[in-house]
Amino acid sequence: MGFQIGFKDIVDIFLVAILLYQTFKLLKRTGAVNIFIGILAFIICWFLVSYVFKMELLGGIFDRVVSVGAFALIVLFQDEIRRFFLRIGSKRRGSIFRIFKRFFGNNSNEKEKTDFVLVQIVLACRNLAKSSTGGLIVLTRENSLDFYAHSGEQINATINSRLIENIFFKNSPLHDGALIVSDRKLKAAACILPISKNQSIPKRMGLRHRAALGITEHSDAIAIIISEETGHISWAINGQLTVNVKPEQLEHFLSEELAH
Ligand SMILES: Nc1ncnc2c1ncn2[C@@H]1O[C@H](COP(=O)(O)OP(=O)(O)OP(=O)(O)O)[C@@H](O)[C@H]1O
Repeated sequence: MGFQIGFKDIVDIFLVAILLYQTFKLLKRTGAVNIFIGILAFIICWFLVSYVFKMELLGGIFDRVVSVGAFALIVLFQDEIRRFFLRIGSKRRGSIFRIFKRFFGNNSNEKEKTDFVLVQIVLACRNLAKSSTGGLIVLTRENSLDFYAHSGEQINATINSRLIENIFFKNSPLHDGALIVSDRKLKAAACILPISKNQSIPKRMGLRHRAALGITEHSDAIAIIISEETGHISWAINGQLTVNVKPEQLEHFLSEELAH
């Protein structure tokens, strides 16, 4: 029995390779990559046992396992699947309107407003870092963070550096948890974020950094962390952490990422 490989099969293999690579990348970010490698190893064993060596007894057991595999995968990857659908489902409506506005709206006015907001946020971060006051600020982009905002106290206030510093002041009732910024407003404080399970985060980093990473794994938001322990400013985006940045670097990064 010989194999015949045509153009369609090559495209097929190519698409599967891309799919596997993207899945691997996604799982690597969330720390579930070892499970993925385990599943791949199992599939290779199953293929060898059932189709190459044709071992009937062991092959029969493996076949049974594979037949319930879809359910097992749903259980194993429930967090990742939930995150995937949440991310798709929480895309804000009106994106086309926003793109239209970006091209035809009053851009300089919009830019001025965004710049003002960024300056206030960076100023607050600078002052919090100076006084080693812990803080966690999440900036909403396309994905709605309403679900997380509702876990905290609703503020809906105009952004102002003093107000941000006040929120994170140690004796303030709102200092624990994250501050969520959305539509150029301080939307909610003391919000509870999902904690990242990424195992490559240094052990010295605690829940504040893990919560920042967690929200950026679940959404396209940007999280800024001010460490109470070191006074360092860090940012997280797409499940990646950049630590100990200067306020000027933060301002540059934010204005690049939130340009529109
Ligand atoms: N799930 C969560 N969502 C939002 N904020 C959280 C969450 N869990 C913990 N935090 C915040 O993190 C604080 C605890 O920070 P912890 O010392 O564990 O973190 P850290 O990363 O080591 O930060 P630091 O360098 O500031 O000490 C809590 O007081 C709370 O404000």
